[in-house]
Amino acid sequence: MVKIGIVGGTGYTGVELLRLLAQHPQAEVVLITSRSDAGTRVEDMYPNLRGHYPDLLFSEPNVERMGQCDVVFFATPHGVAHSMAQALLDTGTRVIDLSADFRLRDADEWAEWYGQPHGAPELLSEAVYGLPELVDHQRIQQARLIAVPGCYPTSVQLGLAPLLEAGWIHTDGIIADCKSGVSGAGRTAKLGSLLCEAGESMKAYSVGCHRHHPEITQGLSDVAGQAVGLTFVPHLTPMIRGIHSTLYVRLTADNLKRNDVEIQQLYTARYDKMPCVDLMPWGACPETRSVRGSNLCRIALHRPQNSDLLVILSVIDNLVKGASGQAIQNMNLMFGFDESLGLTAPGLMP
Ligand SMILES: NC(=O)C1=CN([C@@H]2O[C@H](COP(=O)(O)OP(=O)(O)OC[C@H]3O[C@@H](n4cnc5c(N)ncnc54)[C@H](OP(=O)(O)O)[C@@H]3O)[C@@H](O)[C@H]2O)C=CC1
Ligand SMILES: CC(=O)N[C@@H](CCC(=O)OP(=O)(O)O)C(=O)O
Repeated sequence: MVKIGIVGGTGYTGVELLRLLAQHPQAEVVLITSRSDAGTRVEDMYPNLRGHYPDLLFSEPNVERMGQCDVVFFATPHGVAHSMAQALLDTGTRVIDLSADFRLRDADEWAEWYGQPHGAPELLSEAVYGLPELVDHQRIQQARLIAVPGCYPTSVQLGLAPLLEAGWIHTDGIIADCKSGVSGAGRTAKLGSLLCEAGESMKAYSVGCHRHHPEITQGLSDVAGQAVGLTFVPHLTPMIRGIHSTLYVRLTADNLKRNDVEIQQLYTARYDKMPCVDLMPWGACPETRSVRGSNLCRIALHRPQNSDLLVILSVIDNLVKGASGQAIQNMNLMFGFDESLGLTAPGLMP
């Protein structure tokens, strides 16, 4: 059994880790932290977990105790993993960070987007970006420190990677029009997350200046082998979970002759035997509710009016494939298990 610690257990990604790990045959959660709820029983705070963690209480973060775990997940705000990761790695404990602390390779770029100096630049060179469908599994297996991708970056990169890798589309003028549920904003009380503010309404936010922009372009440029030009517009929608990304790209002149079957085949081959990507039939419209609670990214391809424009639809559950499920997928690879062990439950319909 893998002995697991979780820092930041009272947030939405923390409780989602607990929900998923409760069904994992090789996982034992031995420690979970919260400063404000230290001493509270996990099952008292989250009744959905009753019977699964009878002896687990939230405790104050303590690096010495965390260092007795095989792996520690950070489900904390940005900057927290910076302050504890090195000490944990020194004890031999591996770290899987759900925050953005180690996602950008450049410490100055991170400081610019996150508004604070990078707290552990010396660890950046060894951090592995944990998007298992696009990263060499051997790198994840050997990693001591995993940076779990953000939710929007997961859906956008998985939707675009095959076409960019193949070089079939223009690398500039890419548009990612993305919609998120409100749980993406976390559990901490915020005016914009109130039912009366977010319900029965939809709005764009951080247009052209969202902190996921550099993360997405870093990943897309890696797969394209050159810089990409991206317009990314996130929207808040009145649902609890889910991300729906509508991606617009243009075929290059050399590839205009490609037909629907060839383009679909490109994706089929790229995601062959990848259990956490589900490619739907050409022209389908995936629904966020179909991946609710599951670790799947569901993708479908369209070519309206048979022009040079392709539309790719990519949906995930922000808390699962966009955070905690993907974190466990990485843990599975790190500890030599099947990558989807404990993660095969289908989505919740309706
Ligand atoms: N929500 C989502 O859809 C996604 C979130 N993420 C990222 O995952 C991380 C967690 O997100 P989410 O669960 O929504 O966050 P929440 O705000 O809901 O929860 C944060 C947790 O971190 C703990 N915490 C806060 N400050 C500290 C600190 N200084 N030291 C130790 N623990 C601390 C809190 O407990 P306490 O203060 O009691 O210690 C709480 O348990 C964030 O970085 C987020 O950006 C990534 C992808 C998707
Ligand atoms: C709806 C909403 O507010 N979503 C969050 C993104 C989700 C998130 O937590 O971002 P990280 O993965 O980088 O941590 C936002 O736009 O800031």
